[in-house]
Amino acid sequence: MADPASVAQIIDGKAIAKAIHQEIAEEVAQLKEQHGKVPGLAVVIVGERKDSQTYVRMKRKACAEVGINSINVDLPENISQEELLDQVLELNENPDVHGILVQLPLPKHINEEAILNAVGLDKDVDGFHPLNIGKLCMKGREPSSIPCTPKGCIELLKRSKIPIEKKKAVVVGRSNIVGMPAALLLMKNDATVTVVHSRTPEPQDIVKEADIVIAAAGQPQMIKRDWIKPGAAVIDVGTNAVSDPSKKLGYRIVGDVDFEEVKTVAGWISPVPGGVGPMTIAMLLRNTVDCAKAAFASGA
Ligand SMILES: Nc1nc(=O)c2c([nH]1)NC[C@@H]1CN(c3ccc(C(=O)N[C@@H](CCC(=O)O)C(=O)O)cc3)C=[N+]21
Repeated sequence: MADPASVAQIIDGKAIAKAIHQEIAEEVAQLKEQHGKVPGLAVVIVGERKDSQTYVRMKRKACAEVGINSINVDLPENISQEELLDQVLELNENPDVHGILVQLPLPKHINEEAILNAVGLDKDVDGFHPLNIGKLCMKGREPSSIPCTPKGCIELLKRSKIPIEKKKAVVVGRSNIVGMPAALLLMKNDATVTVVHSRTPEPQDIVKEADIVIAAAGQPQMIKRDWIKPGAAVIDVGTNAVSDPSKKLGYRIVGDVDFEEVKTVAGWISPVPGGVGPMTIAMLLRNTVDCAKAAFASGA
């Protein structure tokens, strides 16, 4: 039985991300010395969604902090599919651009799949190109980039010295950008993986077996104390805005995990904010530097 007074170790994603930023800044400085140039990341945003603008601002600021050249491409909401495609193709050809991030979601009239398909494989720092996702699914194949959020989850586990090999992992959610790749990465790291989702009967019974839980369902605070095996590691990917009149903005961000409840039973838990979110950005910088290194090595 769990000690009712026990409290999980908090996984400080903000501090871990900061340490990674430091490592990356050193690598960028080295690259500059060796090659006379720095990695470049094109951050493309279409339209004026407030949340997207906030995330994009954070990404561009993080680039600046570590010495990555951020190429800002701000496009109007009413841009045509063809014009956006041309912009991406132009960035593919630009030798100063080593990574291209097209902020999602795109406006409804744009075919998202066609745009993600157009991002050059070698510059796909989001890891969203179908060929990179295909390689992620296959043994013995290496995608040029791995999606940032699930990669950040694995990095949180590894840097917290939480063992993955031979453990039972349960992923809650099956999205293309988090749940599915998170399950594949856990499997690659020799966990035994189960995915539960909105059509799974009694998901709590399955989650309760897990040594590692990755919560990526997009449901505010759905994972409660009695879902969690005592001592389990819980990584919360949720970023749900819930109304809170006491806040300046009228809302606050909560995860998919009921933090206050679950921290009394889990062994480790990542908070929201301050957990996976900052790691997503750190992994974007990581992928950008890795793409630039590959480009520099090939003589570009
Ligand atoms: N092409 C593409 N790539 C993405 O990686 C991508 C995207 N589109 N669209 C939207 C989602 C969302 N996302 C987040 C990044 C950082 C935080 C983050 O740092 N959050 C802070 C809190 C920020 C706040 O206070 O609002 C934290 O959790 O501590 C959250 C969410 C990247 N996404």
